[in-house]
Amino acid sequence: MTSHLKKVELHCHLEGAAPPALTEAQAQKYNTDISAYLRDGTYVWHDFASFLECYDKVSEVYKTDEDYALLTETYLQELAGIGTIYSELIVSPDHGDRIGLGADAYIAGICEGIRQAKAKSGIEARLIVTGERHFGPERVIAAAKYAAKADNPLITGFNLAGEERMGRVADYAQAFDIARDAGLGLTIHAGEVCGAFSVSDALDVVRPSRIGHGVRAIEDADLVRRLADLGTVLEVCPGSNIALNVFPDFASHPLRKFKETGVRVTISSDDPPFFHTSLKREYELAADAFGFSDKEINELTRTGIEAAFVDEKTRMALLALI
Ligand SMILES: Nc1ncnc2[nH]cnc12
Ligand SMILES: [Zn+2]
Repeated sequence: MTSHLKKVELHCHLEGAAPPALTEAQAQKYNTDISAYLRDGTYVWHDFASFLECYDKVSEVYKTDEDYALLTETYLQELAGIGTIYSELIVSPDHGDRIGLGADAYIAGICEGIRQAKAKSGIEARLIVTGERHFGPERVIAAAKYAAKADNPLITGFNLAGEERMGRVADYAQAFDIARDAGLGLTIHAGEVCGAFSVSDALDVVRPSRIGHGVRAIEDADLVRRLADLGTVLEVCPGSNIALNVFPDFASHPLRKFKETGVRVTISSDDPPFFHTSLKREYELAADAFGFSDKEINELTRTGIEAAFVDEKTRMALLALI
């Protein structure tokens, strides 16, 4: 039982959080056939590449700033309902561009959803702009430039998501240089689909304060020590890792091992309905599958706030709630 615990989420892709029923309603509204990607209330994919394709396709039924406001508010209110006090949403201006909405209206809709949710429940949220690796380095640089110039107090971080097997981190270094120079917090998907080398590359090239997943660092003991020494925070998404078969089961998942070896870890849901999970379930798993006590779970949550891409006043206010 973790319903009494306050919760924080640092790693959730906004379109990846779209409830199937809402996506279905959107598809009907725009008379779009997405039955190849969403059937009987379930997103249809069978491996990482087909998951990314499904994600990109179903995102296309969110077409206006109002659609994005609704999606954002719906997800944040779901989080608030389970005691979540802070959420970082990974958003991709490329998705706004791909549907012809444009990045500005895409972000404006999302920010409206954040405002509505905050007014109703008090939940605090920030945005991490992401480049999508499978759209290529030029698009990722464009996303970084967009984030750097946005001058939007809700955009506080930059990320690299998408097909980890495409290129090496060095190909995307310029994008991270742009984001770093703009003062954005840096995190990067690494060590999810690819092995420990991907996490080493990320540390060498990006020097991020956090890594999305990073779990395959467990394959290299020296790298685990390096993560612990650097204090790099891993945004661990156990349900996602099992759904994508990064590990065969929770018993072989390294979350507890990381914590015990001094690596700073947090828990998140990644793309909850795609992976048949939710932040509520991730917290339940922390207790039931990983055997963490309430005190240990609160440490994960506290680490999340310490690593959040927020101003210090907000961080202190959030810490006071734990
Ligand atoms: N788990 C994941 N890994 C990489 N890119 C993603 N985009 C959405 N979910 C993702
Ligand atoms: Zn992710």
